[in-house]
Amino acid sequence: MEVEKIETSKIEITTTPTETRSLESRSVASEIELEKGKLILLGSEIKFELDDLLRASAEGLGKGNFGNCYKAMLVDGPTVVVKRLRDLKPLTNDEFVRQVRAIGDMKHPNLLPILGYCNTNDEKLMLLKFAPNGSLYNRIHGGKGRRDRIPFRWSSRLSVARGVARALEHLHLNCSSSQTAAVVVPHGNLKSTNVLLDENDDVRVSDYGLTSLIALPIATQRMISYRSPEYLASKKVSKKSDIWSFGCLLLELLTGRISSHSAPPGVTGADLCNWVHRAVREEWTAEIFDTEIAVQRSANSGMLRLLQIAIRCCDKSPEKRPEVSELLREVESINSPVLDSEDEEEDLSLSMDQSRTDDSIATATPSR
Ligand SMILES: Nc1ncnc2c1ncn2[C@@H]1O[C@H](COP(=O)(O)OP(=O)(O)OP(=O)(O)O)[C@@H](O)[C@H]1O
Repeated sequence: MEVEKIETSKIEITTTPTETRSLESRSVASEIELEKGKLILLGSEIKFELDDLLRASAEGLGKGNFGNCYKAMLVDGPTVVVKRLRDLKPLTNDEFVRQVRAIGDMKHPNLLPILGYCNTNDEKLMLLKFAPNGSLYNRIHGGKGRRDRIPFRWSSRLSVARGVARALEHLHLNCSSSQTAAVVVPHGNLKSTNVLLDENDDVRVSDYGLTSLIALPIATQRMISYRSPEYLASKKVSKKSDIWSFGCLLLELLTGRISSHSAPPGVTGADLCNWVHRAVREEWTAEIFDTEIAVQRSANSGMLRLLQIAIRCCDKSPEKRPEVSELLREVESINSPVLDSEDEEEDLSLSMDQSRTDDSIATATPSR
């Protein structure tokens, strides 16, 4: 089937076959060549033309495992993210389009929407909504020990855990009925840099469904699910591998420590599953929690409950991990306490505490 024949409410902009256009950059020298390019916008949420995107100034957001991300600021238009994909499976153009559309159909308030895509022989791009409040990774670890850090309180962490669990439930319940049915692990790369926060600090999980696009040898090297105990032991992944990734994410959220599974290049992380198991075994559980939330005493029982859920998710044996719906029910049943004044006072003094530097967090190998 030809790309052009797919029936949809789309805006399709095609350059002439000989035309070569580039996405200009003011701050980061990055150029994306779009030869014979087609930009296809999905849905009606945003409307702009290829020329608008080409004129936008681009800023590099980071070098991911599967390509670079650029923030493109359109003149008099929205800010969007362009994700340049590489190391894809050898898909035909039609297969690529079908897979991207299937991923785009997975709509949910806690999933980052795919706004469109560009599919040429030379370039495969995904156009994503920009999340202005950055990633969960930055929210947990950024500016630790600095005076201007805004404390990341328990109620906000709990609402992130809920948002991610809702997104995961949606992916797990819907992936089998979509074109991505062949995908055994619906997210595959759940980690704190792929949990984004929108302008209201609501969770927007990104990079879901990429296992349907990325070549398997690359996926096994770079995706979180392929670091799960079952993959290491038997080279098998499943939906339960996402549950394990979610457990690791919860441990990062609770401990405030960088997980080795999701540490960006050049940053040392810790094996949080092992560390937390040891802490529980040796009964120093109180030391597990990030000091920024541990001071919120009225929330301690909720933290312990979330910790128990995280530990079950990280069980070495996939069968012992909860199903996603059970998991969501449990996370949602944890009450968010009203912050009392004692907590607030302690939080304030904690935010002024200079003892925890960025360096100590960057090398966050738990030691005891
Ligand atoms: N839509 C977005 N809005 C805001 N920031 C984003 C958006 N998409 C990605 N980012 C940020 O850009 C950076 C690069 O993202 P990218 O997804 O390419 O790599 P990654 O998440 O670090 O690793 P991986 O490729 O394994 O997902 C990350 O810090 C990510 O949080």
